[in-house]
Formats: sequence, C-alpha cells, structure tokens
Amino acid sequence: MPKVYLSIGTNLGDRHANLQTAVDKLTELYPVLGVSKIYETQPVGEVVQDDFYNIALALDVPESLKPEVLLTQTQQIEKEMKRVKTIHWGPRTIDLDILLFGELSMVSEQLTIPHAEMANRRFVLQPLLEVAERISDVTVVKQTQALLDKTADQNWVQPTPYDITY
Ligand SMILES: Nc1ncnc2c1ncn2[C@@H]1O[C@H](COP(=O)(O)OP(=O)(O)OP(=O)(O)O)[C@@H](O)[C@H]1O
Ligand SMILES: Nc1nc2c(c(=O)[nH]1)N=C(CO)CN2
Repeated sequence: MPKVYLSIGTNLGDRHANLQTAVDKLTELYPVLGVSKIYETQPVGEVVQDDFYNIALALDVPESLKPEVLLTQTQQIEKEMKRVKTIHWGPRTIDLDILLFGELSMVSEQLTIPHAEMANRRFVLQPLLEVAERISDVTVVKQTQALLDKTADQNWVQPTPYDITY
C-alpha cells in the first residue's frame, strides 16, 4: 500500500483545534500511520500575517487511489472547514498539501508531486522528517534530511508541546 505524506497548516482561529479537526476528517478516509508534533512556524512569503501551526502526517492509501481523487478529498476538507480563499499565500483556517504519494512523480495542471515548494520550506521539511522517523520510513528520512541540510530558508520552526490524537 502506498504511503502518502501530507502537510497541514493553519494560522486563523484555534490552530490546535483546526489541525485536530482536519486529522479527524482524514482518519474517516484512510488509516493514519503517524503524525508529527505540532510545530509553530514563522510565516513564509511576502504577506505580513500571524504565525502558523504546521504538521506532517502519513496515510496508508489503497494502490487503486488516484492522486486527483485524494486532491478532491483534501479540498473537500478545506471547504468543510470554511477555508476562504483571499490573499495568495495569505492567512488560512486550513491548508492541506500533498507532499509525497508513494514513489509517484508527476506534473499536471492540477497536481505536482512531490510538492513543488516542499524543498524550500522548513515548515514542511521539519515535521516531515519527524513523522518519517516515527514510522521508520528510511528512504523519506534520508531524502528529507538531505533537503533540510540544504535549505537556505531562515524562518524559524519550533516544536510546541501539543500533540494530535488519532
Ligand atoms: N501537491 C499538491 N498538493 C495540493 N495542491 C496542489 C499540489 N500540486 C498542485 N496543487 C494545486 O495547487 C492549487 C492551489 O493550492 P492552494 O490553494 O493550497 O494554494 P497556495 O499555494 O496555498 O496558494 P493560494 O494562497 O493561492 O491558495 C490547488 O488547487 C491544486 O490544484
Ligand atoms: N510558516 C508557514 N508559512 C506559510 C504557510 C504555512 O503553512 N506555514 N503557508 C503558506 C501558504 O501556502 C504561506 N506561508
């Protein structure tokens, strides 16, 4: 069964509750293999906005699952959580990104996998490394560690004492 890694971010409202709600909705769809700690992270990009909470998690998905279907499901969760699209890269209740989908590498109008920006984002790589370590995914640990070592992004990423339950 392919492993899918997602990144989830929020910087509006009750950030801990937003992450927990998104994970609860995902557990109704697929078994969750592991979740990182919650990280508080400095906003990346030009927009002046509040700090984010970010997590990464791993899902066990069926071989038959098409990435486009997963995207529709993650976008449905965003909709249900009343994510309102306003400013590009601006504040959001919840944002779910597909980072890795098994061994798949693809670029289409809708989807780029692995995620196009992940290599430059400490707020993605740090939680991804942690969850890959938690589930002993040696390949992803190695790849992610190499990317983290290279990242020039200086924005801070710090673990919070909060955990997601699943
Ligand atoms: N790996 C991926 N995971 C999720 N979405 C992706 C991925 N690759 C491409 N996309 C596309 O990115 C589009 C925009 O995603 P999203 O709304 O999260 O954008 P953003 O980078 O957060 O910026 P914006 O502030 O413009 O919304 C989605 O509609 C989706 O089609
Ligand atoms: N720290 C942090 N910064 C961001 C984030 C995010 O999730 N975390 N998401 C963004 C839009 O995709 C833009 N900037």
